[in-house]
Amino acid sequence: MSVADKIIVPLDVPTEETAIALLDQLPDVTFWKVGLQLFVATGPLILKELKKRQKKIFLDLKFHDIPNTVAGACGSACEYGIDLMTLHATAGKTALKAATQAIAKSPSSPQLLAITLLTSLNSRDLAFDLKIPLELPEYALQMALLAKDSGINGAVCSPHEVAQLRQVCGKDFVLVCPGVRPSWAQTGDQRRVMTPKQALNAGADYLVIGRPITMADDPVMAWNRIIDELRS
Ligand SMILES: O=C(O)c1cc(=O)[nH]c(=O)n1[C@@H]1O[C@H](COP(=O)(O)O)[C@@H](O)[C@H]1O
Repeated sequence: MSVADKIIVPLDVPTEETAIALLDQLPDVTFWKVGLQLFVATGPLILKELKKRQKKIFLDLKFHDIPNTVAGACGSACEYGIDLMTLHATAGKTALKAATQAIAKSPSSPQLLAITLLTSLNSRDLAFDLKIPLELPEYALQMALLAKDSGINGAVCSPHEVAQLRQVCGKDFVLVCPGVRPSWAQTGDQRRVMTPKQALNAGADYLVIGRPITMADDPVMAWNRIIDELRS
């Protein structure tokens, strides 16, 4: 797999037109993510467009509900012929297993990823706001293990935890890292960040890099700069 194929670019934009403009502008991107903002706005239309262009699709709706609802949502999402999808590990073991079973029943089988701890949260948030009495790396690891034991294919974690998750969960567990920022980009609301090169070296299978590319004055130049830095 080339380095470019390991970068997933989120279409975090408000309308189908803006999304299509980005697809036209960045033909070298092979893997796109559709998240809550665009899916709520366009529904499956944007997924059809991506299929038409033979792109890989990460449908990131981060399901978090009771087992019956999560399983139903996963089953419905399979109809779109997507490659990756997300749910929260904190939905619990029964919901994670129900999701796995729903996917197994469907003719197309996307890989399911569990969110361990959002990359916008830091240790302080975990301890003081969420009242979780574990160190952050330990908490992320426990969420990944819960997902793995429930039959989930992989996890979303920050680059800070990816080396440990790789070591404990093994080479076949798919690890996807958002919270990735080139040294020249702003971090925005991300709290646990590393550069693309650091994140891949630490063991990530895929990186999710959004605003440093999509909100750049020149998205093509930003994309090329990231690829060059990764190849150098
Ligand atoms: O599931 C995700 O993709 C995700 C999980 C997470 O913990 N943090 C996180 O930022 N994301 C998503 O990754 C993308 C990051 O975008 P940028 O911060 O613009 O690079 C957004 O679409 C987020 O919804």
